[in-house]
Amino acid sequence: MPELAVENISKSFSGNTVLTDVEFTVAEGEFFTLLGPSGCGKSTTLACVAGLEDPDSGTIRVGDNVFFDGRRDTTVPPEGRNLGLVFQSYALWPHMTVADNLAFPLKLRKLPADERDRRVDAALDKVGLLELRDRYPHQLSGGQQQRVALARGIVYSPGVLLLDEPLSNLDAKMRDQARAWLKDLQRDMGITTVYVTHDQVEAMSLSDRIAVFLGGRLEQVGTPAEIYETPATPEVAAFIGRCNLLDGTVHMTADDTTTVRVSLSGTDQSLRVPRTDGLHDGQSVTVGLRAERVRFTDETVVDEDQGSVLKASIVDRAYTGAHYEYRLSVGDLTLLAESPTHRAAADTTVQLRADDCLVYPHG
Ligand SMILES: Nc1ncnc2c1ncn2[C@@H]1O[C@H](COP(=O)(O)OP(=O)(O)OP(=O)(O)O)[C@@H](O)[C@H]1O
Repeated sequence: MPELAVENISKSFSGNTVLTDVEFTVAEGEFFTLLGPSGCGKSTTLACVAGLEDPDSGTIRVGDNVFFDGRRDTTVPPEGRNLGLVFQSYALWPHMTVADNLAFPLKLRKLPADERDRRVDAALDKVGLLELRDRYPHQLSGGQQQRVALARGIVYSPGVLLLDEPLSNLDAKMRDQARAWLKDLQRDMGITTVYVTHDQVEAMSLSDRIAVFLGGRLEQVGTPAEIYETPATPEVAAFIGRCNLLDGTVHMTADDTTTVRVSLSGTDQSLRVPRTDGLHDGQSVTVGLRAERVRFTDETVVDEDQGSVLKASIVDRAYTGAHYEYRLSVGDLTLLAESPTHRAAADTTVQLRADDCLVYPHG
C-alpha cells in the first residue's frame, strides 16, 4: 500500500483561515495520529483527505494517485478515493441489520451477492461480532456499535483507514479496551491509518507517529517519545502532559562548560540548564520543565553540572491515586510537581536536573 502525502494544504471558511500549509506523509502500514485541542483543524484535515472538503490549495495523494491538486483544479470525489471512514457518531443505518450496514458500501461498488456475503462475514469476524450479524443497531451496546462502524470502514479493503475520534462516545473503561483492540486490529491488518483525537493518552498509546496541530498549523511530527521528550516549541510542551514554562535570562561565564545559569523572572532564584550552541549571555529564554521531573529533595545544594535546587512552598496538593499533584510557589512563580510521596511540610526544596530542562530561546 503506498504512502499518503499531504502537501501544503490551506483552507479557510468564509475568510476565516483554519489550516495553514499543513504537510505530512503517512508511511505504508503506519498508525498516524492528528492530535490537538478542539478547533485546531484536525477534522478539517481529515475531511480534506477523505474528499468531504476541498482545500483552497496544496496537494493530496496516495502513491501516484492524485486526490487533490489545487494548481490543476483536480479533485477526486470521496467514492473514488477508496478510503475507509469512521466517525465519532457511528452513523449506522438504524433500519438495517449489522450485515446490511456492512453490505451497503459493497452494493454501491456493485459487488456480486456471494462476494458481498463473504466480505461482510470476514469483516465481522475480524471485529469479533460475527454472531451479531442479524441484529439491528439499537440491539447493540455502544462498544459493539463502534465495532460495527469499524467493520464497515474496513469491509471493502480500503487503501487508507481514516478515523475521527471513533472512541470518544465510549465510557473510560470501554475506551481502554477498545484502544487495545483497535491497535491489535490495525497491526494485524497492516492498514495505513490516520486517526484524529484531542486525547493525548490515546494518541501516545496508539500511534507510530503523532502530528501535533495548534491553531491550524502543524507544530511537530514525531514518535510519541520524541513529542514528549523533545517538544519542538513551548506550545507543544504545554499541550502534552503537564509542563511548567518559566521565563528567564541566560547568564554565561567562561567557566560554564556543560550547563549555564538562567535567572528566573518572578523570583531571585536560578536554574542550571544544558549549555547549547544557540545560547548566549543575556538571552531571554523559556524553560520547560515537566511536573514529574520536579523532585522533592532534602539537599540544599547540588553539583552545577547536574542542575539546581530551588526553595519552594507547597500551596496545594491533590491525591490522584497514582501520585500527588502539587502546586508550589517559588517567589511569584507557580511550579507544578508530581510525586508518589506525600510531603507534609509547607516549605521544601526541589531538585531540577539540567537534563530535564527544555530550553526555548526567544526570537
Ligand atoms: N463547514 C465549516 N464552516 C465554517 N467553519 C468551519 C467548518 N468546519 C470547521 N470549521 C471551523 O474550522 C475550525 C477547525 O475545525 P475542526 O473541526 O477541523 O477542528 P478540530 O480540531 O477537529 O476540533 P474538534 O476536536 O472540536 O472537532 C473551527 O474553528 C471550526 O469552527
